[in-house]
Amino acid sequence: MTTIDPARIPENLRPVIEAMCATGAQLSRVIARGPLAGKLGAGVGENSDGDQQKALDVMADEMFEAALRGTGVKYYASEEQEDVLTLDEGGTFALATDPLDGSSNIDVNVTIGTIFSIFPVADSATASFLRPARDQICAGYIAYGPQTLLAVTFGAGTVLFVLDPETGRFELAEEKMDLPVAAKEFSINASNRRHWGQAVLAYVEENERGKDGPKGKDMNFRWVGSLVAETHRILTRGGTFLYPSDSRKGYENGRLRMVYEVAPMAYLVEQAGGKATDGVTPIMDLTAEQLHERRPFVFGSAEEVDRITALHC
Ligand SMILES: O=P(O)(O)OC[C@H]1O[C@](O)(COP(=O)(O)O)[C@@H](O)[C@@H]1O
Ligand SMILES: [Mg+2]
Ligand SMILES: [Mg+2]
Repeated sequence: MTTIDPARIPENLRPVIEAMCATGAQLSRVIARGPLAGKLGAGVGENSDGDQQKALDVMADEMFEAALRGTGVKYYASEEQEDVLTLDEGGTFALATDPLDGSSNIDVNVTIGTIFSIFPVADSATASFLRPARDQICAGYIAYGPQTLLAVTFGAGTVLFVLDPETGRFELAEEKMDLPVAAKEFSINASNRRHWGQAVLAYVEENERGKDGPKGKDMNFRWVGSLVAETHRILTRGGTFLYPSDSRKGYENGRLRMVYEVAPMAYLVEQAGGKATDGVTPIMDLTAEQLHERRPFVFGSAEEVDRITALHC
């Protein structure tokens, strides 16, 4: 039995996407059991970036790595592993993943997710990932929330599937997601306000002034702390997300990782009609120089992202 309709997946990627979906469905069952499945949010170590690893981060990474063996993935890069792993010598794909995004929300029953990005293999492991984001041939996220969802693109729009818990299959929910051009909401971790640069501060102040400011309309504010949840909300009803660079040590390039957080979300957003930049330059035109590097990330409704770019220039 397959967990997703193979007819909706390009033929060469079917085993890879099937492995991602089957593992996502399995992980969704573990997450739904919460404390009954063990101490999923307990700290168990540190990843290469110095972030604390939770038990579920490590479990998710091990599950995806094991499931992707024999599916055509030659190189596997993960937030939870310092170096690229070779899974299948004869494979033709390089897959990068944030196996568990939003780890701070594990213990509080708020949406978390898995993000992935696929490139065709290049001459070496690093060359397969350190290349323009536009070289991606697939990107997706699985959101583990009230519903388990898969949003995926193969370069012809962003398609949404929902997991039917009764059958364990991902069923089509939306053929082509359409990110609204205008926004009524924005998202940024406001506790970092004193560290922001001028452009970001100006944008947030415009939003705060609402109807009485240059925008002429009120803007609502949201911050979940899970990139997957935030992206899904914005893809569904519009909005903007900013994790900019700021003056804190270690945040010169923001917080989010280019290869397995920023690039795949940018691809999904563009394919749904939205925009994604580092504040100025489209993410899809940028090339990662290191596997775990961070990038400032701004994305969402086209009108708003354009306004943020104008404030940066
Ligand atoms: O805690 P902050 O600074 O608000 O950062 C929140 C961001 O960090 C992340 O949790 C990072 O992801 P991980 O949980 O995979 O490390 C994003 O999902 C989220 O957007
Ligand atoms: Mg993450
Ligand atoms: Mg993570």
